[in-house]
Amino acid sequence: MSITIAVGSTNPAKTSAAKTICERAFPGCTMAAVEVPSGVPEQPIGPDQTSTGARNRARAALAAVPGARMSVGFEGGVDEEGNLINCVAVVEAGGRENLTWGVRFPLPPAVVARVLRGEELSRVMDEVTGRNESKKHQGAVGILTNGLFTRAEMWQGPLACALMPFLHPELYPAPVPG
Ligand SMILES: O=P(O)(O)OP(=O)(O)OP(=O)(O)OC[C@H]1O[C@@H](n2cnc3c(O)ncnc32)[C@H](O)[C@@H]1O
Repeated sequence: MSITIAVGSTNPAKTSAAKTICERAFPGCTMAAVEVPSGVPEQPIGPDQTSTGARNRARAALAAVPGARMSVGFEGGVDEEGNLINCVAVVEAGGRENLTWGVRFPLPPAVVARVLRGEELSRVMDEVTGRNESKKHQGAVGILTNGLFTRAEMWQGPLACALMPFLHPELYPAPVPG
């Protein structure tokens, strides 16, 4: 039976990663991308806001897509040390949730200074590199690696790892509900 998997974003750097991994993990699945609130600032600062955003997006996407069996939330943030951090949440209709982290790398100091003063990372990256909406394309990771590793590729690893308990429920006993 084909399952529906909701994704809490329409950003192509996220939806393409979700499609690539989920279609391999659950052949024949249907993907549904929906814009949902993250419940955290547009530019999350620190791991708590970043993981909360990922979890909120996954929960909201599951609720927004009728019949969805599972959902995915991706959230990027900047930590106080000036690293870009990336969190993935997967939520199952039964209530089981899992959270994983993607790559964490230092952003250029001049970019960090502006973000920690309140600017949004993607706007600063676009301005500094003369691009438009880079967060939907290469992302900071793609720009800073000269395309060796794009934002869509970057999300694939942590999403695959976030699926581990759902692919191996016999090895990951579910928490007792409530
Ligand atoms: O459409 P949505 O799903 O909201 O995608 P987003 O890229 O705007 O949202 P995120 O929650 O993933 O990231 C929060 C902010 O962090 C910034 N950001 C995160 N990762 C980035 C990256 O790789 N490149 C550029 N900006 C990034 C960007 O400013 C985002 O608005």
